[in-house]
Amino acid sequence: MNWNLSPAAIFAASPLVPVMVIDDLNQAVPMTKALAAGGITVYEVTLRTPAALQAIKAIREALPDALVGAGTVLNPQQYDAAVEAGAQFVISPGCTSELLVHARQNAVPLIPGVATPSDIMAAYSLGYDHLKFFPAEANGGAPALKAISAPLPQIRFCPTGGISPKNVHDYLALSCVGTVGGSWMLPADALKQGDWQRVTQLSKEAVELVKSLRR
Ligand SMILES: O=C(O)C(=O)C[C@H](O)[C@H](O)COP(=O)(O)O
Repeated sequence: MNWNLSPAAIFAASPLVPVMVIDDLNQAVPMTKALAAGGITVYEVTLRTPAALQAIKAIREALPDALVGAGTVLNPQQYDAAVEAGAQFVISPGCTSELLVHARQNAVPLIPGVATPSDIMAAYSLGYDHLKFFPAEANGGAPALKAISAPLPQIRFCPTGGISPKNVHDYLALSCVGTVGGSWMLPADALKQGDWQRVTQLSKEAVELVKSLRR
């Protein structure tokens, strides 16, 4: 890999990565600032909405110190578009060989999604050792990740999908978990109302909780 940033550095930068779905471009910067005010420093903007690429660009411009990634990247074309928009890392829900091969040849790191030992083996054989375990809870949660990772102790994971303050401790108790992803600090009703204070408060609580569990 000849990446300009290591996935290890991304995992180390924050024990928590908020998963952002931005419907309204005007919300991109206030939403990120609300997360930042709660102590969050790394962001995943999912390419699930038409506003996502412009949102990444706007966030990079408004918060130059933020580490901003693109999520829900499904193919090389979306990888390139995300990088063009300013994404500093890329996350995918799965691990097609097309995407794995493409990202290896480029400068921006990819954290591919895996759900099975075969996925992990496919990604690892191409040099990927920082992976997203997705969808974490639906795949059996922390017990499943513990079992899956046992024969592959060199891999670090970012479990995502169904993680909340209720179960995050189960994941952070595992040595294979480097960071966790989730959207619980961005509840739909708060976003609808533009209630940024609530987002900041939930972010603060999330950061405190995750840091206390990582100690
Ligand atoms: O679209 C992607 O590539 C994703 O990353 C999916 C997200 O990881 C989950 O949607 C977040 O899960 P929740 O925290 O349960 O909301």
